[in-house]
Amino acid sequence: MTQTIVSIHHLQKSFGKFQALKDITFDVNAGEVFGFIGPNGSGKSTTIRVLLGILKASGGQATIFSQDVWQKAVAIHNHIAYVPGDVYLWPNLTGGEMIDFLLKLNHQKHSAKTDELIHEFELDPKKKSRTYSKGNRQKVALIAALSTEADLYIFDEPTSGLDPLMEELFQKHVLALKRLGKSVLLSSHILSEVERMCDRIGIIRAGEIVETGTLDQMRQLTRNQVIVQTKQALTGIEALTGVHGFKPDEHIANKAVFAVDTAQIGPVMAELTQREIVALQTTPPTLEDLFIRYYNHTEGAEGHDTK
Ligand SMILES: Nc1ncnc2c1ncn2[C@@H]1O[C@H](COP(=O)(O)OP(=O)(O)OP(=O)(O)O)[C@@H](O)[C@H]1O
Repeated sequence: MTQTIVSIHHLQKSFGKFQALKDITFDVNAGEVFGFIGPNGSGKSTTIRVLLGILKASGGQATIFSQDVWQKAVAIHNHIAYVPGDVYLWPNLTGGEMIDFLLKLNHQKHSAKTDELIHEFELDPKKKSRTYSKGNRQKVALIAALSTEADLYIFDEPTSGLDPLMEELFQKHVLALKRLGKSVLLSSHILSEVERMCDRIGIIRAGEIVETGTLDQMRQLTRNQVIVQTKQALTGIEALTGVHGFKPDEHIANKAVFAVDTAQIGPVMAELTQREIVALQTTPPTLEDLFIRYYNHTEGAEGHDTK
C-alpha cells in the first residue's frame, strides 16, 4: 500500500484580503519525487511555508507523517530537510561554519558525506559567507540539506543561481535520495529538471492546483502539431474531439495545420487516413508545451483531470 508522507487537502491561505492559496490538494507518497510547478507568484513558496509551520493556514488541512503541520511543526522538523529558494546566511560565519550550524539546527552532525558534498559542489568552506555569490549561498543550504538524514526533503527552487554542472550534480543527489526510498517535494521552474526527476507533478496557478498526475498522464495532456494534406476535403476534422486551432491553408486545397491532444491522436489519424493522406507532418509534443499552456493565463486547463 502507498504510504502518504505529505497530505494537503483544500488548503487555503489569505494575507489580509488577498487569497494566496485558494484550493491546494495533493499528496506526496513515500519514495517519490513530487514536482510542484507554476508561474511566479502562484503560491508554491506559500504552500511550502505552511507545510513547514512558518505560516498558519486559513483553511483546509495539511499533514506530514500524518501529523498536523501547524500543531506538530517541531516534531515534524526532526525528520525533514529544507532548502529555500533564497538562502540567507550569517555574513561573518564561513561557509563551513554555516553548514555545521544548519546541521546542528536539524540535530545532525558534520559527516564524511558533508565533506564529500563540499568537495563535489566545489565550495570553499573557509570563505566568509558575505563573500559568497548567490550560487555559493545556495550550495551551502544544499550541502547541509543533502547531508541531513531525513525522511522528507523539501526543496523550494533549489537550483536558482546554480550553473548547469552544479544543477546536474543536485539532480544526481536527488535521484540517489529517491533510490534510498526518501520522499522529495521539489518546487521548480526548470522543466527539464522536473521531467528528469519527478514521478508525479502538481501544477499550481493563481493559488489553485490545476493538474496533478504522473509524467505519463501529463504527456497525455500534451498536443501534437499536425500539418496535413489529403486527397479528399478536410471537412469535419475541425470538429473532432481533441482538435484545436484548425487552420485551412489559404492557397492549397485540402491542406491544414492544427493541434491534436495526444490522447486523441489515434482517432484523428484514422479520420485523416479515410480522406487519403497525401502529405503529413507531425511534431511530437513536449511537456514544455503543456506547461507553457498552463503558465499562460489566457489558455490552459480545460477540464482535464488526471488524478
Ligand atoms: N507575507 C505575505 N504577505 C502578503 N502577500 C504575500 C506574502 N507572501 C506571499 N504573498 C503573495 O502570495 C502570492 C504567492 O506567493 P508565493 O511566494 O507563494 O509564490 P511562488 O509560486 O512561490 O512564486 P515564485 O515562483 O516567484 O517564487 C504572491 O502574490 C505573493 O505576492
